[in-house]
This record gives sequence, structure tokens and C-alpha cells, in this order.
Amino acid sequence: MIRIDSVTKRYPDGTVAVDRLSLEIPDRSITVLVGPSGCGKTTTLRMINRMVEPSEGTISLDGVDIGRQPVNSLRRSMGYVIQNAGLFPHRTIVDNIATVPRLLGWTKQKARERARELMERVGLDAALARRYPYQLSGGQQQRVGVARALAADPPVLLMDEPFSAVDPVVRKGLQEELLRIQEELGKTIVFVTHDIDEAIRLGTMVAVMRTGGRLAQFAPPAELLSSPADAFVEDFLGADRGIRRLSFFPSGALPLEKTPIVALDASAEQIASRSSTDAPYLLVTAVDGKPLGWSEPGDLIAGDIEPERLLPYGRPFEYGKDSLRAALDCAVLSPTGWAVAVDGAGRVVGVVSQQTIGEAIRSAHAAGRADEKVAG
Ligand SMILES: Nc1ncnc2c1ncn2[C@@H]1O[C@H](COP(=O)(O)OP(=O)(O)OP(=O)(O)O)[C@@H](O)[C@H]1O
Repeated sequence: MIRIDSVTKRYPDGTVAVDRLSLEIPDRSITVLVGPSGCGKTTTLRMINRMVEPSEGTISLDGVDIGRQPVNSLRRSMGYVIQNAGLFPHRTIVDNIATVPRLLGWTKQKARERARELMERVGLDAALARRYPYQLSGGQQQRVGVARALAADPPVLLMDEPFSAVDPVVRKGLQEELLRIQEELGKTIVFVTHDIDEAIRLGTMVAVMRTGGRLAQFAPPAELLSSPADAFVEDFLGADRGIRRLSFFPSGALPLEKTPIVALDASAEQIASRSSTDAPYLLVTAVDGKPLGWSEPGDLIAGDIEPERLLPYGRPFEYGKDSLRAALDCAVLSPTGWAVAVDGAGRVVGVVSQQTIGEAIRSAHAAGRADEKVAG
């Protein structure tokens, strides 16, 4: 665990970049420092690996004051990733990644083997190993930066706006990759960003800082969204807090209806029996169970259902895996107001109305079960 205890950083010109900051950064999870430009995020991060020394206060790692540890061994226990990756332009990708193992005295062959292993782990094609950084896209370079930071297998990873310079699609991919790596390797990650959505997506804990280097709130993302500490945090979180918080509730507790579903090859009796439900529409599925579209019951004739005449079913949500936010989005976008739930293979497992989703949202909020992070 990294413990920041009443730390202040005053630069020689008198600027107070960080002001009496205290934080307990939990082990094996992602802690995000977020806040407006100049609020002291980078300074805080750099104090953790002693690129910047605090003016007052202490930082300890597993109970030991880092000020008393040799800088070299401290930095070796902490990978560091920055914006634009900061790769060595004249070294190949594999040698960039192998840098720290080589410094640690590994043979060239062993260091390169490790580098190739890491390329795979961060989702880089092995064919890129002999290229130079300028021959890679921005997103690929960031992956190399992450691989290089992981090379000596440090328990801590410090990341300073690592994904800020890439477009939103690539960024989402990098974020997913980081969550996967974190799950697999269980590193303690301290991540700096000015983007609150990124903070909410990645953070186990989020520290919102305000100008002047003070802590505004330190909480899990779902709690930030439900109970911002003050007007500054509320303003920084931006619009749609309620909707965004739904991302933290799983959809698996939604009661699904199975009756208003008919297969393309349904008999007249099956259509008739499905039509006597409350649902004003029936969902037609292909024979393999994948959704085709909605129809009013009276328009369906056994043996003569034309898929192209059905109403679009929109974007289904994966039951249990996607969140209540995804389910609500499906229902809102559906021409019938009903959302389609599918399994991992895309087969329909049920349908659910906007009204039922609304009830589930109310009871989830009441129970406050927002502790588990879910996709979508
Ligand atoms: N070496 C320095 N000397 C003097 N002031 C500095 C120095 N480095 C940073 N500062 C000031 O300290 C404050 C905090 O800077 P810091 O880089 O930590 O903020 P930040 O939150 O990371 O900002 P950004 O999101 O813009 O990168 C700013 O006012 C900055 O101008």
C-alpha cells in the first residue's frame, strides 16, 4: 500500500502545487488522480517515485518511508508510463521494452524473450518487434510504453495521462486492455488523467483534486456519482450523473419475459398462445435463437413471416454482463420500448419493458448495490 501523509509541495518560485494531501492508495487496484489542469496531479505522481521531493509530509510504501529508500531501487519497483509513451526513437520496439531488464543485467536474449512475451500481453502483433517507434501508430506506441513499464515486473505502475493523445476509439481499447492487465497481474496502479469519464471507467478509487493541490473527494466511482462531496465535485462530474451511475448496476437481476418471443418457424398455435400476453409486440427470432425484429401479433402469419418487414430490435444487451445503463439504452432506442436480452452467443434469453427496467433502477438505487463494476 502507498500512503501519502499530509504532503505539501512548494516549488522554489513559491507555487504550492500540492497542499497537505493525504491518501491511502490500496494495493492491487487502480487509483485515479483526476482534476482540472494545474491541480497538482503530475506533481503528486512524481513524488511517489521521487522525481519530485515533497516539501513537507511523508510518502510510504508498505509502511516504509520512501524518502529513506535508495532512489534507484525505488524506481525499479515502479513502472512509469507517460503521455506519447516517451520511447527511445533509435531503438527497436523489442529493445525499447527490454531496456530495464538489460539495465538489471539480463542477457540480451532473455530480455528480448521477456519483451516479446509482454508484446503479446499488451496486444501488440509480434511482427512489430523490429520496427522503430516512428513506424507505429500512437495507440501502438502507448502499448509499447505500458509493456516497457511492466518489463521488470514492478509491483507498482505510475501512469501520467498515458492515453490522452489518442483518439476516443483507440483510447477505449487501451483502457480495456489496462483493465484486463490489471485483472491478470494485480498491479498497484496510480493513474493520472484530467478526464472524469476515464477516471470513472478505470478507477477502483478516484481522488478528485482541486486547483491549489487540495483533495476534494476520495471515493469509489459509484459513490462519487451518487454523493459528490460539494458543488466543485458535482460540477466536475458533469451532466447525467444518475444515468452514468447505472453503469455500476448489473442487468442480471432484471426479470425477463419469455412469452412474447416466437421463432421464425412458429406454428399458428404458438403465435396465438404468445399473443395473449400483456406485451403489445412479439419478438421474432431466427431458428438459431438470434433476434430478427418486432411485430404486432396480428401481423404474424405462421409459415409466412418476412424478416425484412419486422420492426428493428435495436441493439440488444448481454444479460448479466452488461449494466442497467446498457439495458435502459436498449429500451429507449427500441421502437417498441422493450429491450432485447441476449446471451454471450447473441441468442435471445428474454425481453424486458422500459417500465420494468425503471422499477429495477429504483430498487437498485434504494439498495445501493453499486459496488460491483460491470461492463457496458
Ligand atoms: N517545476 C515547477 N516549478 C514551478 N511550478 C511548477 C513546476 N511544476 C509544476 N508547477 C506548477 O505546479 C502546479 C501543479 O502542476 P502539475 O503539473 O502537478 O499539475 P497537473 O494537475 O498535473 O496539471 P496538467 O493536468 O495540466 O498536467 C501548476 O500550477 C504548475 O504550474
